[in-house]
Amino acid sequence: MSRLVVVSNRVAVPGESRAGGLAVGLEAALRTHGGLWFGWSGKVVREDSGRLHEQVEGDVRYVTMDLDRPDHDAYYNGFANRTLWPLLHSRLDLVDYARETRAGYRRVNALFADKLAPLLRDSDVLWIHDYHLIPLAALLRERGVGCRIGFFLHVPMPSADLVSALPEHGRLFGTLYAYDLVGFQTVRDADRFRTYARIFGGASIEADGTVALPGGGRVAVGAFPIGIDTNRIAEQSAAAVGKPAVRALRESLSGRQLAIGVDRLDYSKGLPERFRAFGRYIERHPAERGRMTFLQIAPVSRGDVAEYQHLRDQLEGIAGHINGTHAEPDWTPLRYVNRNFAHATLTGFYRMASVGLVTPLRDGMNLVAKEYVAAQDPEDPGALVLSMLAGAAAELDAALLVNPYDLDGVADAIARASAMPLAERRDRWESMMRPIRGYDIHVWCQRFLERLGEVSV
Ligand SMILES: O=P(O)(O)OC[C@H]1O[C@H](O[C@H]2O[C@H](CO)[C@@H](O)[C@H](O)[C@H]2O)[C@H](O)[C@@H](O)[C@@H]1O
Ligand SMILES: O=c1ccn([C@@H]2O[C@H](COP(=O)(O)OP(=O)(O)O)[C@@H](O)[C@H]2O)c(=O)[nH]1
Repeated sequence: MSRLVVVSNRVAVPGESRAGGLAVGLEAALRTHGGLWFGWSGKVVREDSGRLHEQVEGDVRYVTMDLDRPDHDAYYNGFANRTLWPLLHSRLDLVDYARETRAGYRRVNALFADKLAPLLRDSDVLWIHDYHLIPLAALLRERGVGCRIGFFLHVPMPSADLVSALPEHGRLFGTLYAYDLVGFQTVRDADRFRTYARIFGGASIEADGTVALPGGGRVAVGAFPIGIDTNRIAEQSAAAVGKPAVRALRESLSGRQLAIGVDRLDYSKGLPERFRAFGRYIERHPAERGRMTFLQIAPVSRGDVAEYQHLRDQLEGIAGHINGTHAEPDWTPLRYVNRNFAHATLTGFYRMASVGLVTPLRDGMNLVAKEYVAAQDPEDPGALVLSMLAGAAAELDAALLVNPYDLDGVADAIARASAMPLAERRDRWESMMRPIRGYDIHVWCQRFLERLGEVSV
């Protein structure tokens, strides 16, 4: 059997817990498969990017690479998170383009290729992840790497018109044609990529969706919605009831209902809109006043990037305003916590919450939506309010789907979720659990790798 080599910017090395769906998902996939996981070490060093660290646990070998400050600033804080991230989340207003950071992104991708190429064998199957590493396959091919290479984009693929706003977009997005298989979260993302390849790459699309390029190259394309470790989350959440943090939260509620949101502090997650919608819920449903507490967990993310600092300031203002306007001496409507929690604790929080609030403005998938559902008590499940603009909405259409920009609509969905009869909650929960059980993280991994194995190279 071929060895699996996974490459991603973020690596969940043993002992490190960091929020982010990619790391959570790949950790589960590699635990079952074994293989090599290569990526950034998470360390920014004084000088000389490229020092490698190695660690082995079970069947997984982790090789990670340090980056120095200029490389990290240009590649991660710069081009990846100030240019590509907003572009791919349809926030052209936030795109900051600079030739310097673009050069840094390419330089760091070339460094990944230099360090990784010697570790590879022709019999390996290589799986590269996300927008940080789009050109990596092309750079590895230049270094003589001949194994099968697949790519998975965890974030949305926007329309060709939007992508074309990026200067010299073809030089970057054209490197996707160096992969044998390119995977997306949803059918619509995959279709948008095909349209892009048709318009800007002169490609034709074959009956099975493969992109055929004028020069003779072919790229298989598919939708592989990422899943969660469903059984593990269900077990963890049932066991979490006795955890001190979970018990303390329950006691602090004094019998009130809990609504929960869990997101990295990121502008794509629609947190200002969600906070305002919760304020609107209190105003539009006065009879419910004081019956629900909303807990928003939002660990700080990409804190060196200006837009993220601004968001943090903005949220502090809105949270203060909502509590200042609506709180009572014995009720704080909104609890806003900037801490990262261990997965096992989070699942206990999810299970306690009768309402899950997942309202991103744009999201590749959103694993929290699936985790919230999987963590529920099947006898008395909570209700999920879910943005129709999250990738997860394609599978979880039995959630209360909302447009996150429609604050009154979100407010009314919160009221409906909190009053939903048990029979309806059970029906909706069963419907949502079908794809969550049937297409879990193991199936996701298996389907992608099967497809990559079938592609003729
Ligand atoms: O690595 P960070 O900069 O700290 O950010 C965390 C991750 O955020 C993004 O996650 C995406 O992947 C999830 C799993 O497929 C998906 O559910 C979510 O919608 C995406 O936003 C990012 O794409 C990852 O690369 C980051 O590691
Ligand atoms: O305090 C926290 C907050 C989030 N997460 C995890 O981070 C992931 C977030 O993934 P999602 O796909 O929802 O969004 P992303 O952050 O990747 O954009 C989920 O598995 C969460 O359980 C966590 O472990 N601790």
